[in-house]
Amino acid sequence: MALVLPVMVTVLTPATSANLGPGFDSLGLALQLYNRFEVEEWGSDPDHPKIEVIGALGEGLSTGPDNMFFQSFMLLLKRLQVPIPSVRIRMTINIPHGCGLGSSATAVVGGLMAANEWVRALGLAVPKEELLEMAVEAEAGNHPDNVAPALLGGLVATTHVDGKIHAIKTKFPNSLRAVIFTPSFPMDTVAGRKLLPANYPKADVTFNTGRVALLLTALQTGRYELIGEAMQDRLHQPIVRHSSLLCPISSMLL
Ligand SMILES: Nc1ncnc2c1ncn2[C@@H]1O[C@H](COP(=O)(O)OP(=O)(O)OP(=O)(O)O)[C@@H](O)[C@H]1O
Ligand SMILES: N[C@@H](CCO)C(=O)O
Repeated sequence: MALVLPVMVTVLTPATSANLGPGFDSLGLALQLYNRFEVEEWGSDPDHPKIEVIGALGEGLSTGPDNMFFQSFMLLLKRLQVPIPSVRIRMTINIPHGCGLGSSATAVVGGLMAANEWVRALGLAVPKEELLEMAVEAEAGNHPDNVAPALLGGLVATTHVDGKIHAIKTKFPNSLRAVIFTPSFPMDTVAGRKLLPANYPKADVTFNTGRVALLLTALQTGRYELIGEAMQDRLHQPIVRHSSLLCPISSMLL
């Protein structure tokens, strides 16, 4: 029996909120808002995919070969030494980019997932742990707290241990809803990181470690009245709050 590669793969990847509360670089939550990526065989030039963007929120995203979804799609195929097919990609964009909702993570994870489904019939599909390692490499900054929940869904705790990424999905109560305030202008997260100090006072570190513990425990035990306090942070939110460069209205929200 001949193995047939799929004619079309569709992937939905969720928006994510990283740096959740006190969980700087470590806690991320998937949201029920999705970008949709469809890939199908088309044309005869593997180096130049036809990329269509649907939705006003996708304005400004590249439709050239440097498109992040396409780059991630190729990344896995190249690693598996599978020939790159000539494709058409349709991206339906429902998540604003550059606004802290993990738009690039949807493209990175979407591309890897689509490629993984593309090769599944060949018996070459790789486990999610491997996709996660590749997604973190592909996502600027090398932090897993957007790509891990984009890949696994739900609330995900992440960290590096001896160079290996650990990402554990934990239960998030169905009864809680996220309300997102996102600016109508882009925020530069790379510029924001440069404002962070190299060292922190011990009191700020223990403030955060205590609140990470409180947040996770409050979610697991139903002590929702503690969540407001447990979401407080001293490692990055105070910098955002005081930086008009990042978000002039954030001081009203945090
Ligand atoms: N949905 C998408 N599809 C393809 N490429 C994308 C998408 N979203 C972002 N990118 C690309 O990812 C890179 C980083 O974009 P950007 O800074 O807007 O990231 P972001 O993930 O939206 O930001 P944030 O970290 O604030 O959520 C840019 O090259 C951008 O074109
Ligand atoms: N923790 C990451 C989230 C974005 O991937 C950061 O602050 O850069």
